Amino acid sequence: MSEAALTLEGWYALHDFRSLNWTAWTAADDEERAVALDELNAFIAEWAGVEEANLGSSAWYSIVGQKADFVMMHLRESLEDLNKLEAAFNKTAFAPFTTKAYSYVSIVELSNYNSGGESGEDPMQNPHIAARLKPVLPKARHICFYPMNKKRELADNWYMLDMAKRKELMYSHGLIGRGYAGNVKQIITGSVGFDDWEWGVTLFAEDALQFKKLVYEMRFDEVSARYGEFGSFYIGNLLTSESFEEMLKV
Ligand code: VOV
Repeated sequence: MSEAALTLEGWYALHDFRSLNWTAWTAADDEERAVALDELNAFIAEWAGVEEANLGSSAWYSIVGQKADFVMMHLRESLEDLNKLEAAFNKTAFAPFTTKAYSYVSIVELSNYNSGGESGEDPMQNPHIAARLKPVLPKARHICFYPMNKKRELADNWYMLDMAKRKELMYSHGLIGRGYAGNVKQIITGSVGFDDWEWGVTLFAEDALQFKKLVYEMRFDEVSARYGEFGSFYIGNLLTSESFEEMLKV
């Protein structure tokens, strides 16, 4: 059996994609719409306190295209916390104007491909590692999310490669990624046992074109070219209460 990579886990993640029920929204009267937006804004206002207390982080983005209208991405200490957040949104007067489009459950993950990990120290005492496992979502102008697997086919089975080979391949992957430092921030979340794919990839950037450049360049790298399998891509724009209200103005 090949040696499993050691992983470190941080906050649990929920990507909660919703669509707007425009028929219901435009049929509602001004009063109903105002109450719905007030309750939505109160729900969103809670996020800042959670972030200040270092108990999690949230961000929301509109989604371009027809797969969803917006996504709320939440990082929290536990699956129970994520469940409570989902329920809290569902209880707002805004929720009946939305439908569920897609969701993804995972946990922020770092693996030991690029580090020794043998020092015996508690990795959470390393501020650099702690900040990567419990990151404040960057509120960049754009988000890109997609789930992915590493292939398990007879000729190309990631899970049957020995550790040294996987380390070598991941080193090359990391080198490409580092070329985008300052332009794209990645948060890799593991979802084996949690959701339908093995990882969620969430990218943040001020310039959406950098997503295309990075993902395209990685397609030529062996880890992605030979072993990567990808789900649907979601791309969007940072929301604020003001920009969301503007989008909903009828
Ligand atoms: C923004 C750039 C960027 C950078 C710097 C970067 C670097 C790194 C490093 C150093 C490591 C390994 C250690 C760790 O940190 O876990 C990883 C790990 C991982 N990556 Fe990555 N990745 C990036 C970006 C990046 C992208 C765009 C993708 C999607 C691939 C594509 O083709 O669309 C991706 C995927 C992953 C995955 C699924 C893992 C876990 C693999 C596993 O088998 O465990 N990643 N990644």
